[in-house]
Formats: sequence, C-alpha cells, structure tokens
Amino acid sequence: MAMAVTPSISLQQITGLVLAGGRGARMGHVDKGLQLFRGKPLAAHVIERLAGQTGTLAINANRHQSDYAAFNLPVWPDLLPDFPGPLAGLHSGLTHCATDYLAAAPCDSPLLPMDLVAKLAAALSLQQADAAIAVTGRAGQTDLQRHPVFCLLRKTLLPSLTGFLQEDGRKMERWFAGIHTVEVHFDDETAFCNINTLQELRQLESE
Ligand SMILES: Nc1nc2c(ncn2[C@@H]2O[C@H](COP(=O)(O)OP(=O)(O)OP(=O)(O)O)[C@@H](O)[C@H]2O)c(=O)[nH]1
Ligand SMILES: [Mg+2]
Repeated sequence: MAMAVTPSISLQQITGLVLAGGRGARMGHVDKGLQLFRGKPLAAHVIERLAGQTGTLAINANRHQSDYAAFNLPVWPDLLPDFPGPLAGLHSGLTHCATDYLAAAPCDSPLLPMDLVAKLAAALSLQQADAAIAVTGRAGQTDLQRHPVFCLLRKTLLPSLTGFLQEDGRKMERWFAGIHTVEVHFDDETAFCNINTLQELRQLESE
C-alpha cells in the first residue's frame, strides 16, 4: 500500500506578518508597536523573534507608517476602514503577500516562541488544514487558552476572509471556526503574554 505523503512547508513559502494595526485604546491610544520595552520598540522584539522563522517579513500598521518603514520591511495598512480588528490585518497580509502562506503574530507579545511558525507549519501540513492557531494550557481543562492572533494561514483563504469581513464579521474565533483550523499546543504560556496597558508594559519589563 502506498504511503500518503504530506508535503512539508518550507520557510521560503511563508511571509511573517507583525500585526500592529490596532488603536491601542487601553494604552491611551498610543501606537503599541512603537512603545519601548527593554529599550526597543515592541514591534522590534517581534520582528527579531520572527526573523529566521519565515522567508520574508512585513508589518501591518495603520498609523505612524514612516516609523514602521524604518524597520526596513514592507508596511501594509488595512484595506478596510475604521479599524475592524485583527482580521483586517490578516486580510491585508493575505492580499499583499507573495507566498503561499502567511504567519501572523501581534506586536504586543515580545516573548513569542522561537518555534512558533515551525510548529504551526508542521501541524497545518500534517492535518492538511487551511489554518493553524496556537493554544496553551491542557486540553479539556478550563484553563485552555486559544491565541488566534498567532496563526498560520494558506493564501487561498483570502476569499473566505474577504466574504466574512464583508458581512461585518469581526470575531477571529468565529472565522476560524468556519474554516479547517488546527489547534497547535505550546507548553510555555508566558511566551504568549500580551501587553495591553502601560502598567502591564512596566510590569513585564521589571520581571
Ligand atoms: N490591522 C488591524 N489590527 C488590529 C486592529 N485592532 C487590533 N489589531 C491588532 O490585533 C492585535 C490584538 O489587538 P489588541 O490587543 O486588542 O490591540 P489594540 O486593538 O491595539 O488595543 P485596544 O485598542 O486596547 O484593544 C494587535 O496586534 C493589534 O495591533 C485593527 O483594527 N486592524
Ligand atoms: Mg483591541
């Protein structure tokens, strides 16, 4: 009997996207990705961690675009008005990327796993899924946490996402529930810590 062969995904087929397109309302409407954490902008931490995990990188930002351009990466704004949420960033990424896959991570999680993309890609490929998202905690337990802003998407999902957004869908979880998504478990919960307020920024900085 012939063995089923699952083609694996190479790094060169993946564009990494730093999601920095939000309003930062809980931080006083500052541009979160540009706030300093341990002496460097939050976005710089994410760029450094993602570099090497994907073939190319880009930034999704809607404000201070010249500041983001200083990272020497393409800056892709949302194509939809009024800050409809992170899905708008994924929509921009899938529209612009020239690769078969897009891996996204938010600008406000400076400790993201160094094996994020490799693990998402391995699971997506093995399950022949269209999307992979990160999960922490133990399956079946109440502390299971889904982290859909840390995701890997096939570029072929663009029409699905466009349709979802056109119908005013904003909830990431709802879009992922309607497509073939695989959940990928990560042991290190702290790698996904996410900074929403200035207090959280200072707190994590001092840890
Ligand atoms: N492109 C895009 N990204 C967004 C939008 N809203 C949030 N994000 C991104 O989604 C990720 C998680 O969002 P939040 O933690 O809520 O960040 P935020 O929306 O800037 O902050 P709050 O305004 O305080 O909710 C971050 O990477 C944000 O940059 C949006 O309207 N467009
Ligand atoms: Mg928000």
